[in-house]
Amino acid sequence: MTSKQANLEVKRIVGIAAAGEVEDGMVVGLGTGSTANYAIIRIGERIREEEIAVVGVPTSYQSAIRARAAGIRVADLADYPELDLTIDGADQVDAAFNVIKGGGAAHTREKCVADASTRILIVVDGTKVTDRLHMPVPVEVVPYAATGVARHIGRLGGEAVLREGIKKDGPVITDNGNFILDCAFGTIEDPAGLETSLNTIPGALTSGLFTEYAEKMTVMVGEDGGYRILTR
Ligand SMILES: O=C[C@H](O)[C@H](O)[C@H](O)COP(=O)(O)O
Repeated sequence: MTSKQANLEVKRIVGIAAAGEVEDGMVVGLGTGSTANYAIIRIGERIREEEIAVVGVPTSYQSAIRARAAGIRVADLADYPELDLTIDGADQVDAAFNVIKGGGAAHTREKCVADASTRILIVVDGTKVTDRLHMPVPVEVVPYAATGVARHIGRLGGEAVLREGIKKDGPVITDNGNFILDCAFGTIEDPAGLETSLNTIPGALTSGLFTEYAEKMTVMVGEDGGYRILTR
């Protein structure tokens, strides 16, 4: 097995475990990415096997497509402004449960859904757990303001790089029609303060820093053929 296959297997195991937390009658936020996808598939299987009623609120076109394919009834956040549970992946999680998301450019809708949820299950492999956040923070920006936002990021001590596509020439366009700036700050000493600063930049829609949800968050870390619950 290659290391990539092994990593996907860890994501599969923890994604399936998270889907086990879904109960009959729940409205569930469906995160985006390779780990959340495994949870979506398993929720669909449970709906068929156990005849439970579950409504899914997707966080992206990807999770909406996956959810429909899995047989999950899909609804909008506008239909269900309060959710019982959200299952989502992350790119980095620190010891205080501050999180960086948006590796797949989905963090704006993910943050809206996380905010609306009573509980959040974050599902990650062990490589994403760190003492201090240090990876670049994705910031979704209105295209008109991208240059100005990048200058603000510089004043905050960061370096912003416009994310460009792998299978598309030019900038990545989010599900909301915007650009992504990946903003490197080195080790982030004050995640909550940085999130607040990023929130005040004109034209910056949402940063991938999630610092306000630790109280309602459970972090499941896949490893060694199983998973563990991270403690703060
Ligand atoms: O924008 C994408 C999301 O925040 C993902 O949940 C995050 O990037 C983790 O993705 P994956 O589970 O594929 O590693």
